[in-house]
Amino acid sequence: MAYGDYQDEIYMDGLRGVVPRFPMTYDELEPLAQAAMPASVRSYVMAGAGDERTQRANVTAFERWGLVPRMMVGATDRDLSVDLFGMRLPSPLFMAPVGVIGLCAQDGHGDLATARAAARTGVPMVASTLTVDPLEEVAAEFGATPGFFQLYTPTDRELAESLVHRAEKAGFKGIVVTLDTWITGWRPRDLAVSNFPQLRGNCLTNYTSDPVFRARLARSPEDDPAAAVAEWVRIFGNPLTWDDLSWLRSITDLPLILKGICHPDDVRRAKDGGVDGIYCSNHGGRQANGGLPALDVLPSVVQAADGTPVLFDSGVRTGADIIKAIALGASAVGIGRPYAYGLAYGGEAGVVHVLRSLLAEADLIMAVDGYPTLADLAPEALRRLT
Ligand SMILES: Cc1cc2nc3c(=O)[nH]c(=O)nc-3n(C[C@H](O)[C@H](O)[C@H](O)COP(=O)(O)O)c2cc1C
Ligand SMILES: CC(C)CC(=O)C(=O)O
Repeated sequence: MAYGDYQDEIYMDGLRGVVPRFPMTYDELEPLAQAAMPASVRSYVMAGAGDERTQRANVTAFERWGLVPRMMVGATDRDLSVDLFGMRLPSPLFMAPVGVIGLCAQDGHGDLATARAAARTGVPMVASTLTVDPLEEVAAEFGATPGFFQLYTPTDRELAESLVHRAEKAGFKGIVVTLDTWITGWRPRDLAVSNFPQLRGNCLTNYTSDPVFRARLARSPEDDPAAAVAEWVRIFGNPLTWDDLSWLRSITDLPLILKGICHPDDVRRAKDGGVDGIYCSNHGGRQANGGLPALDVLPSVVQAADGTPVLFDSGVRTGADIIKAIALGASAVGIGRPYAYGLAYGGEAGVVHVLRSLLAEADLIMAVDGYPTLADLAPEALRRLT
């Protein structure tokens, strides 16, 4: 089945008098999802760093590129599949790690709903260290879709190793180490409601369920939750340096991917350290304001990666954005807020709708514009507007 068939399904439903349950664009979904969320979760998901210029620029950067259509290539069958770390994925789309995503669902189990949406669509989920349900339970919902585990590397190395080994045992297929969030950026929306203390208690599950973490506490997290939170705060932020890379590389044989890389020299150092993938992202503009849009640094990252897969996120809102990122050299393209909002508005079905809509749009653009495979989306397919 082609991804574009989702369009036919919606039209056929219309003929039967069934109106679409979900908004058809990100711009419509965003305010509806925000209205459906409790205030603290809403400000947390919406939050960008500073006055959020970089967050907005991530999105508008895509408008400066335009696709050039090609005719009479007979793009009746499209192939959106990609090879990534030895796996054949049906499309380049993936769900970026969103910590505490569990809380975006009405029942508080949004991690499980997202994992089920991954199983239903074949779109991989990168599960954050900060899942609300334990990583083992999240992985159990992936079905045949590969999942990735995102590591916030605690200062306690033994705990970091324990988290990674649990992820391996649970069946995750790669480890994504996030480098840009050892400290949280200046986020006025969260500061205005003193948000993080409210959320902290919900992002400890993978720590309180870990034998190494538990062994560090004088009393169990059940008996003394405040001490567990204090210990989490103490060990969470780890300003990793390149000297730590050989240790990170040594603790897993799974594909190792570094998230937050935006500079070509950092790409080269990562490659020298033996990573399998580079993840170009500015954390959706949540960490440092004043930065370049992530899309604008993607080409130099791809060039330096020189064949090493480059995952990309930050600002992707449409199927056209996916196509543009691929044409600029991304191997796989991630979304954060779009699926978080799909979850908040419509639970698992909302996530599935967001993923299927993005893929349908991407597929139909490839059909109309005459690019039957992702390999056809060479940089010449795009033109930069002046
Ligand atoms: C609410 C929220 C929580 C996030 N939590 C994490 C996280 O736990 N780990 C991580 O590496 N990135 C995290 N991110 C960043 C995303 O992985 C991704 O880089 C970003 O959302 C992409 O930008 P977009 O939201 O514009 O699609 C989070 C993003 C959001 C919106
Ligand atoms: C608790 C935060 C550090 C999770 C995160 O990565 C984010 O909010 O962007």
